[in-house]
Amino acid sequence: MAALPSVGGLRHLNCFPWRRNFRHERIFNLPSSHLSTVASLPSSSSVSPNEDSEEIQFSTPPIKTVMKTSNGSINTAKENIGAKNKTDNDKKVSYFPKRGQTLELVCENLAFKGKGVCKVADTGFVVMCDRALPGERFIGRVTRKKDNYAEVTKLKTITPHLDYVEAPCGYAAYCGGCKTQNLLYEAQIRAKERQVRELVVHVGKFTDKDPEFNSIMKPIVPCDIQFHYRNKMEFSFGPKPWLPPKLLEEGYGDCHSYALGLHAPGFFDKILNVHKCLLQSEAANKVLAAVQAIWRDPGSGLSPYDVHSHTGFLKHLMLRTGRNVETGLPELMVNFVTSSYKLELLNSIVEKTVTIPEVASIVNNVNTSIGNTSVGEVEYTLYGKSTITEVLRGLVFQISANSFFQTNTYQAEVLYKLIEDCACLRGDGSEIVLDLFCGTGTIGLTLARRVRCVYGYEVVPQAVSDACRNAELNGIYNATFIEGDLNKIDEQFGNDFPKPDIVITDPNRPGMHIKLIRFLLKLKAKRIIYVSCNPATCARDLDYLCHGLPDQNIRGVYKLSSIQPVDMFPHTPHVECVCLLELDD
Ligand SMILES: C[S@@+](CC[C@H](N)C(=O)[O-])C[C@H]1O[C@@H](n2cnc3c(N)ncnc32)[C@H](O)[C@@H]1O
Repeated sequence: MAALPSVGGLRHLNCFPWRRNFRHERIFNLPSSHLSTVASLPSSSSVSPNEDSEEIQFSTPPIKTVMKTSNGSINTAKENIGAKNKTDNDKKVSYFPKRGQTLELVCENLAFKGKGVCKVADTGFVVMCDRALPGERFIGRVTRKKDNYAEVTKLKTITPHLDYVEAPCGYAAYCGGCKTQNLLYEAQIRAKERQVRELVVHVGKFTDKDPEFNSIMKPIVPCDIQFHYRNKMEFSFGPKPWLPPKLLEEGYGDCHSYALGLHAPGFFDKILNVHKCLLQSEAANKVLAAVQAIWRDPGSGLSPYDVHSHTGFLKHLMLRTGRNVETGLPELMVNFVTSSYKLELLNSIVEKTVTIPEVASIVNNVNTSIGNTSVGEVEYTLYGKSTITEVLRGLVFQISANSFFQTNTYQAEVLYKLIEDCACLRGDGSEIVLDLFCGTGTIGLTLARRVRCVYGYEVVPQAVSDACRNAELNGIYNATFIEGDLNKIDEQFGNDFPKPDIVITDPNRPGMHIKLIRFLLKLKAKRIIYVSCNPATCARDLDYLCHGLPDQNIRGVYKLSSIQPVDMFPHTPHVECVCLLELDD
């Protein structure tokens, strides 16, 4: 095992030859034709730390739409549009609902960020609505106009969606985390599977008319555990609790003066007070409740950080749940992110927290910047260990406060088994594996004992050192982890490792940079296993790897052998995919 290169105990990003001469290139846009991608703001929900930026709208048959006119009467859409005898495309161009206009709509499907996709009758015009669910008929008001679609806010449900269930969590209707808790789980995964399929066809440009397509596109793997599956949650502190206007109008003021909880969907500065989250472990809920009970005590001297005035002390409470390797019981890391180092202020809250038996580590990340991230410039261990452990596919991993680790450990076992199946190892230990975007090295390390060697690339220095430590902890000595930015590779990239038999690539939401795609097309490894948390950018990259970039005279050299959607995050819009690409020779 080795980390390359190490300079005076620190690895410097710019000491890599392949990072020289970097020119910023625009990361590609998705096609905007038949199935168009529309930009959206990054989510500020604390539940999804890697939230990014794509939403997809689907082209599905038009539905009957009724619009309310300014005098309050309801007319059919056709009358208002007056575009009966134009072609579909002309109609789309000529029709645009007005801001404030009300529409009667039926939700047809869920888009990438869980927004309901609807179409205005006869026009094909796409309207997106947060928290509208497939089959639901509702009245929506146009709130935002984008280039080629509009957003509406749901005013009233006329008939509920087809698979309505009571949401077990009282916060589900408002919090940014679980958007689909009141959709039957089977319907949630059906919608995710359909979403992946449509993206692969429309963005990836693979034809579903091909009889082979159905064997390539595998049915989604559901998650057997639909609650308490998250091993990491980040709650934010704020000066004022947020409640949706509807509840405020109904007189539901929050009796608390400060807020500790999750962000209102789309807002970095509005925090919904949360005392319990059904996605995290019971032990983590004990800690949350304990902190909620004590931190507002006027005698404690604690104050929440205000993102506008940049005053106050407590920024975030991050809770990570791992497993004690000896006992198999949960062990917890509590991470207080603060704006300054004032240990004495944390004393009372730490004293209370350590009484919870599962707590194995309490750390303090001090982040003095005005930004709202949870990674501190300095980290102090206030109690117990500085890391917690977790077991994945028989290996032990040490997790520090800021390292990436798959957030659903249970389903990560399933995911990694699927990756291993795709690797189709010969069994003679001869393969060379390149693990791109390797995080703490988990994928490569779970394969390492059965291959010749693993090379992992990762941009976060702490994740690289965790990967090295994890290799050592598990007695693995054929894995090399290299720190570097895969968006900034140059012609030298590839000189530091032998030609791999298998490339595993697991980028975060923006997908792979075009430079990396070009590199992979030149490298021509036998297999690429593309693991993705964003089916839109994944479909785009599959298109490039299989069909090439004709405008740049680059030929695609892979054939798509399988796409396996996996539900890692029930009740959220997220869907993971494991795709196998084989060299097409
Ligand atoms: C989805 S995670 C996958 C981690 C790992 N494969 C796993 O399963 O635990 C993506 C990883 O890519 C890293 N990353 C993001 N952008 C990167 C870049 N430009 N170059 C290298 N690594 C990057 C992130 O820090 C993160 O660890």
